[in-house]
Amino acid sequence: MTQIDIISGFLGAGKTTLIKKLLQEGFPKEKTVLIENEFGEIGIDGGFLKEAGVEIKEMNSGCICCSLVGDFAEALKKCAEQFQPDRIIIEPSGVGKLSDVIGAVQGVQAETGMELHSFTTVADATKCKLYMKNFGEFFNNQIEHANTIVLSRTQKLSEEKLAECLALIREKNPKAVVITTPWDAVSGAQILEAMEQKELMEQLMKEDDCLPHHHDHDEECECGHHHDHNEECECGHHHDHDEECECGHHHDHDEECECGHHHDHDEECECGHHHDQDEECECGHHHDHDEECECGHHHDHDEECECGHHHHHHHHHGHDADEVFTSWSVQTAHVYTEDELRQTLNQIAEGSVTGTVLRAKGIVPCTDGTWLHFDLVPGECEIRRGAAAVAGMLCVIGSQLDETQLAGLFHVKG
Ligand SMILES: Nc1nc2c(ncn2[C@@H]2O[C@H](COP(=O)(O)OP(=O)(O)OP(=O)(O)O)[C@@H](O)[C@H]2O)c(=O)[nH]1
Repeated sequence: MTQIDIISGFLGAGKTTLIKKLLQEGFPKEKTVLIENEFGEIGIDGGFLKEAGVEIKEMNSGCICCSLVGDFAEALKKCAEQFQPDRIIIEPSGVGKLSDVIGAVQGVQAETGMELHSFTTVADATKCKLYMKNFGEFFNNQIEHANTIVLSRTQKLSEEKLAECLALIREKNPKAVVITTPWDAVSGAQILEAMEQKELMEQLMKEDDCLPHHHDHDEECECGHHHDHNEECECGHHHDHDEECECGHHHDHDEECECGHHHDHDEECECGHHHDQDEECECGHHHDHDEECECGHHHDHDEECECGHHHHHHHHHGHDADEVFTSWSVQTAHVYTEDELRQTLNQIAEGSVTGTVLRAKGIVPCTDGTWLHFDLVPGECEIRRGAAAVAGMLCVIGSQLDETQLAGLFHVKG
C-alpha cells in the first residue's frame, strides 16, 4: 500500500532540504513521488529534486486543501496509477495549515486506497518565537498537529536558546517527538526512524529529560519522580505549584488533561482545545460559544473580524494564507553579477524594504555565464552556483510587500 508522508513547515524552514536528506539517506531504494504545493506561482524547488530522480508533481495554482481539493484527490490517484510508488511525500506550502492538509488527505484516503503514515513539521529553531508571535495562526497550527517536529538550524543556537525554543514548542504540542540535533550530525535514516517510532521516542524522552513531565505538588509524577512544590527538581528546574514552568507547561496543582493541554475549569470543547467564551484562542482561531459548523470548526456567520478581514461562513477557521501573505513571482531576463544580487538580497534580509519579507528564492543568470540560485529568510541569505533554468525566475513572499520597490531592487522591468 502506498504510504503518504506530509512534511510541512513555515516559509524557509527547511522542508525541501529535509526531503532531500530523507530521499538520499532515509529511503533511497523506494519509489517516491513528491507533491509540492508552493504559495508562489512559480515552482522553483522542483529542479533540485528532479536531479535526485524523484517524480515531482507541482500544484501551484492554489492551495491543496481549498481550491485544489478535487484536483488533489485526482493528483493522488493519478500518481498511484502512473507510478505505483511506495511513498508519496506531500510538501504543503509554507503558509498552509497542517490540520487542513491532514483533513484533505484523510478525505481522499479511502477512495485512493492509501495510508496517511506520518505528518511532520520542520521548524526553524532560530525563529520560533518570532513566528509564533507574528504569524502564530499558521505557524502554531503546523506545530500543534505534527506527530514529529524536526527543528532546523539548531547548531546556531546556544543551549539556553534551544531550551527556550523547545519549551515554546512543547507548550503547543507536548506529545510530538522533537528532533533537536543539527542535521549534519544525524542521518536521514535516523530522522525517518524517529518519524516512524513515536512510542519508542516518547519512552526515551521520559527517561532522559523533564520536559514532558507533569509536576504536581504532591504526587508521584508519572515519570516516577516525586516533585515537591518547593524544591528544585533533580532535572534542575524549580516547579512552583502555580506558575508556568519554564519548560512551557503550565503545572497547576489541580489538573492536567491527558491530552497534554491545560484546561481552565470552565469548559472544554470536543475539539480538545480550551476556549474561553469570547476570546481569540491561542491556537489563532476564534471560538464563539454558540455554534459549531458541520465541518467541525466554528465560524462566525457574517462578521468583519477586528483584523479587518471578512471571514466567510463556508470557509475554514481563521484566515486564508492569501489574506495575510502575498507573493510576488516573476520571470526575468536580467543578467546579474553576483555582487549585485548579493547587495539586493542583503538589503532585503536586513529588513530595509517596505513590508515584511519572509522568504525569497530564485534562479537567475549570471554575467559569467553560470546560474545563481538563491535562498533568503529573514536575517540570512545564501547564493549558490547551480544548473540553468529555462528562464530566470524569482519569488518573494511576505506580507504587505511593495512590488514596485521589489522590482526596482531586482532590476526587473515592466
Ligand atoms: N544552516 C542551515 N541552513 C538550513 C537548514 N535548513 C535549511 N537551511 C537553508 O535554508 C534555506 C531554505 O531551505 P528549504 O529547504 O528550501 O526550505 P523550505 O522549507 O523548503 O522553504 P519554502 O521554499 O519556503 O517552502 C536553504 O538555503 C537551506 O540551505 C539548517 O538546518 N541549517
